[in-house]
Amino acid sequence: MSKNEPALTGLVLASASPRRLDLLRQIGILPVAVDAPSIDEAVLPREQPLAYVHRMAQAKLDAVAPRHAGAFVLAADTVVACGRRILPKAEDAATARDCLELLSGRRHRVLGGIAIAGPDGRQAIRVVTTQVVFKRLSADEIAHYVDSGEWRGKAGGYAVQGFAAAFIPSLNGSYSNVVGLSLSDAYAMLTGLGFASRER
Ligand SMILES: Cc1cn([C@H]2C[C@H](O)[C@@H](COP(=O)(O)OP(=O)(O)OP(=O)(O)O)O2)c(=O)[nH]c1=O
Repeated sequence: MSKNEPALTGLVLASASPRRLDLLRQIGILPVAVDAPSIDEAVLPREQPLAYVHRMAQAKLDAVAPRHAGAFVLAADTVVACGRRILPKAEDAATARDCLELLSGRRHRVLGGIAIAGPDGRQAIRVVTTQVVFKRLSADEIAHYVDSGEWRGKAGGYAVQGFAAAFIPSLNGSYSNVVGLSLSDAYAMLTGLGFASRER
């Protein structure tokens, strides 16, 4: 929305991610509140990435929606998956390094779960997949990237919106999904629940 300031809306963002707030703002949606969920994010034994991200998005919505009757509530979860393996959210340098070594020279998937509740109690949920290719990383490139700290709090130990873009020769699917929320999917789901006409 370049011409107008974002409109205040009746949307509650059930996520602590500043990326998701920025992404929504990009399409003119300014949530009236941010209410971050606190849930157990442990992966169940033998749980597949798609099932996990679906379960997380629903669990985040279930944790927050009851506190905001009459509002739209949007929850999301992002994971990086390599084969059947779910990579951790990097909170320390060793984890970030392990992720980058695994992703180097390979294709992986970023799965984004989106769960939305409408004011009338209807809900929508979907999982969006983006394929991402990493070039082969040298030891120097990995060391430099780990030093940058850009991986902190990011699924899979990288942020496509930062320097890691230099490592990604191709990406197939939604770019905003990799950053944390597929805007085309979130928009379609919100409008499907009746959001756009009244709230924007
Ligand atoms: C792969 C990738 C992930 N990420 C971020 C998006 C998410 O914020 C984060 C994945 O963690 P999530 O658990 O999806 O979200 P969160 O912990 O930030 O917030 P909340 O649980 O409250 O909803 O990784 C990027 O910013 N860039 C990327 O390229």
